[in-house]
Amino acid sequence: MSLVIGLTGGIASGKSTVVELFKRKNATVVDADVIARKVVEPGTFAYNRIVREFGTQVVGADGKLNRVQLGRLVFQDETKRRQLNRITHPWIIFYMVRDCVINVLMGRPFVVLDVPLLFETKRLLWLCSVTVVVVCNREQQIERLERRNQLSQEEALQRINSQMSLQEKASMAHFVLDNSGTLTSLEEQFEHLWQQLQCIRKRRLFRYKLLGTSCFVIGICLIRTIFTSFLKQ
Ligand SMILES: CC(C)(COP(=O)(O)OP(=O)(O)OC[C@H]1O[C@@H](n2cnc3c(N)ncnc32)[C@H](O)[C@@H]1O)[C@@H](O)C(=O)NCCC(=O)NCCS
Ligand SMILES: Nc1ncnc2c1ncn2[C@@H]1O[C@H](COP(=O)(O)OP(=O)(O)OP(=O)(O)O)[C@@H](O)[C@H]1O
Repeated sequence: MSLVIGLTGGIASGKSTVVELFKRKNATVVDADVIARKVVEPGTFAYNRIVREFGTQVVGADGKLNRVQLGRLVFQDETKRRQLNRITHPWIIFYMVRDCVINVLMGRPFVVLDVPLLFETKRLLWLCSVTVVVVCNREQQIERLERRNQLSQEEALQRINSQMSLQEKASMAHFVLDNSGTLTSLEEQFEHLWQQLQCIRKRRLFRYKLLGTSCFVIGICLIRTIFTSFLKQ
């Protein structure tokens, strides 16, 4: 039996850092950002539509999408961002559901869906038994984003403001990891979370076993009743 965990947070709040901690525990990770890159590879339906609607200015010399240029366009213009989401999200959702179902059917104990926009789009929430949000304070988020993506403060703020606030996300999640401190502090919180997730999975496993055994016993009793009443006739 699998426990499907929806992992989300803000841009540069620390999701990928938490994903590495999940991987250390041998959890399976399905990453929406990785899928989002695959669905726009040259020749795909989404790629062709993006080039048609946004123009060749978003295509690099190698024929692939120029993500820096496309990012600049969509994070400063909500209409363009919605347009890009309309093209890419149905494909991202399709492959996320597919990969999640495959891993569940393979009996992976913990399947983590790393989805930055889990609460914004809500279209993958139905798959998740548990949701975890990684937050950090705003100043750190800006600083980490500027440093990692080499953005100006204005560009970093545009990206942060294009998403639901971290407070709102935290209020919607089952568990919150606060990544405002050191990596050691994050790891400590993660260990505690991991213990809780293991307990949740064990409880579910027990309930499913109980349900399975009850169904089996009821089935046997039913067959016995039908059989004995048939013999009496
Ligand atoms: C805009 C694009 C080209 C920028 O590419 P880039 O390589 O610079 O960033 P990357 O893809 O690694 O995303 C980094 C982070 O940006 C944020 N982000 C990405 N797309 C969006 C969006 N449409 N709205 C809000 N935030 C977004 C997420 O927090 C994500 O983790 C790219 O993010 C994209 O194609 N976005 C549309 C698909 C999408 O929604 N992806 C998010 C997965 S649900
Ligand atoms: N506790 C921490 N202390 C210092 N730096 C950190 C900490 N946590 C993460 N970082 C750094 O902050 C940056 C953003 O972290 P990370 O890539 O994990 O965020 P993310 O939520 O996955 O971002 P995105 O969704 O935008 O890809 C990275 O460069 C990472 O090394």
